[in-house]
Amino acid sequence: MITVCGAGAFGTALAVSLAKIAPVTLWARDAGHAAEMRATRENARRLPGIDLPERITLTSGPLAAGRQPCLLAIPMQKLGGFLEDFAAALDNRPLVACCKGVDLATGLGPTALIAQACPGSNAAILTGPSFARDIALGLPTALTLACADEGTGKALQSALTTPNLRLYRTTDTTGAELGGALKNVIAIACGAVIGAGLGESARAALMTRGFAEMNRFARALGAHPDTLAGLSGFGDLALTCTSDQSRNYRFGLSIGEGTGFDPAVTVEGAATAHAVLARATAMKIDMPITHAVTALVNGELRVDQAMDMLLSRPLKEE
Ligand SMILES: NC(=O)C1=CN([C@@H]2O[C@H](COP(=O)(O)OP(=O)(O)OC[C@H]3O[C@@H](n4cnc5c(N)ncnc54)[C@H](OP(=O)(O)O)[C@@H]3O)[C@@H](O)[C@H]2O)C=CC1
Ligand SMILES: O=C(CO)COP(=O)(O)O
Repeated sequence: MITVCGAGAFGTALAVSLAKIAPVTLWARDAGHAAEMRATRENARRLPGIDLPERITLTSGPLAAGRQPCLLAIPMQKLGGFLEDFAAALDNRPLVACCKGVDLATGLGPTALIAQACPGSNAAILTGPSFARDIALGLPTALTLACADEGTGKALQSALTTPNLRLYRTTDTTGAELGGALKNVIAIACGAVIGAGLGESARAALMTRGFAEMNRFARALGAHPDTLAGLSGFGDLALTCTSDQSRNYRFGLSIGEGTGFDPAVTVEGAATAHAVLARATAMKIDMPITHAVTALVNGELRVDQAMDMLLSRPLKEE
């Protein structure tokens, strides 16, 4: 039995794919939402049009303790509160974060937050290029499963691989989670330049220099460069910066176009940009694109001004 906490688009998609290999419990925070999904066998609020197999049990309320893996598909800025509320039931089992970002309140990534709240658990992260709908439709997907404890990582890799979800393994949790967090910031920048009509060449420049910036920050925090070059870094950057299925990219588009954006949509890159910039400033790491994105999100700069700021920096070696 695998438990997935968080009945958003991603948690639901993972539950649908995992149900091909094991019984799954999908936990929603709202009892009404769980009841609705139980009755209709569909998550109409977050992932409409996808049938929920009978092998998925829909629950809400208290979580049962246990030894089986639990996936946490909770938005990054809500993960700390969720862990506080449910630490007793979650501790002492493998916990797999399925979120992308850096916690604004603490500056920590998902596995560090888990380790703090549930010290008896082996924290892992599942991340990489995948849109929830693709996974739920059974389309081929490859992700990174990172766990500092190699034995737990191997067990999770084999327990969570499904016919359409191929997992690669690493012990570099820092690299895996920073790749997923930082690519969202760059995706906002890419959406903004496309929305403002600044062209595909500008997007390619941002993706490339964004990747350099991701590497600079992640390596300073101890990540392995190979991890950043893999699915959770380069792979997810390529997907998120080029597809309007991405909410971060669409948020950037709305900034560039000067149109509104629904604040209820999960956009992890905005808070992450602020958290990363604070850490980078303290550590004297140069993060010009992240800096520009925070200024855009705060409404302090327009896209053309942000681009001028990036283009007029002192010339340097690549
Ligand atoms: N969607 C995608 O394609 C992918 C998403 N991800 C990552 O997955 C994570 C979740 O995103 P996604 O599922 O898409 O987001 P959604 O916006 O679809 O859903 C968010 C879910 O989190 C729940 N939630 C919100 N606040 C809390 C809380 N305080 N406690 C418990 N549950 C809460 C929401 O509940 P409610 O409905 O009641 O508000 C909802 O079920 C993000 O970090 C994202 O980056 C990763 C890869 C792909
Ligand atoms: O992380 C994702 C794809 O890998 C989903 O991206 P968004 O959160 O921008 O929709």
